Amino acid sequence: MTNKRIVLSSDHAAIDLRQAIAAHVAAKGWEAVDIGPTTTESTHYPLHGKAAAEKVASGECRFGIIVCGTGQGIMMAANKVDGIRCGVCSDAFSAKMIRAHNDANMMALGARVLGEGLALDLVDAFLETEFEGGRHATRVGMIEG
Ligand SMILES: O=C(CO)[C@H](O)[C@H](O)COP(=O)(O)O
Repeated sequence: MTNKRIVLSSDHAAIDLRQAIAAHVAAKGWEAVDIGPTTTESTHYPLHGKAAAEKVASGECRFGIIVCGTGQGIMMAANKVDGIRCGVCSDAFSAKMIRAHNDANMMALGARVLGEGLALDLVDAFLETEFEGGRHATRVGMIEG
């Protein structure tokens, strides 16, 4: 894979977890493109989900990992950007399957839901799983319309 950039963003609820994920993926050989924010001042997750999604949709980054309190709101914002397939994960099976069957290019996590250890395991499951193609490619194409 030539593009080894992963964009990371979050809202104020997930600064520490996002920074831990950035360090984790960098240690695994990815280039972490951490677009913040850097303070815990209250902010608006749609802004950060959209900003990360645009970097994936443009091809600047191969994957995006986005974090808010639950992962849900920032996932909804990311999925509004054309070409983005983002799922919220709280278990390793789902983190693998959104890659294997859904060719997800972004994953959302909830910093108020997950401990750091589990979150990093989910990141690994997501990044280490390849899309299976075949019948799943047909279905992913149907999502894109
Ligand atoms: O999880 C989230 C969105 O899905 C947000 O992180 C959460 O709504 C922020 O809440 P607050 O402003 O009370 O910190």
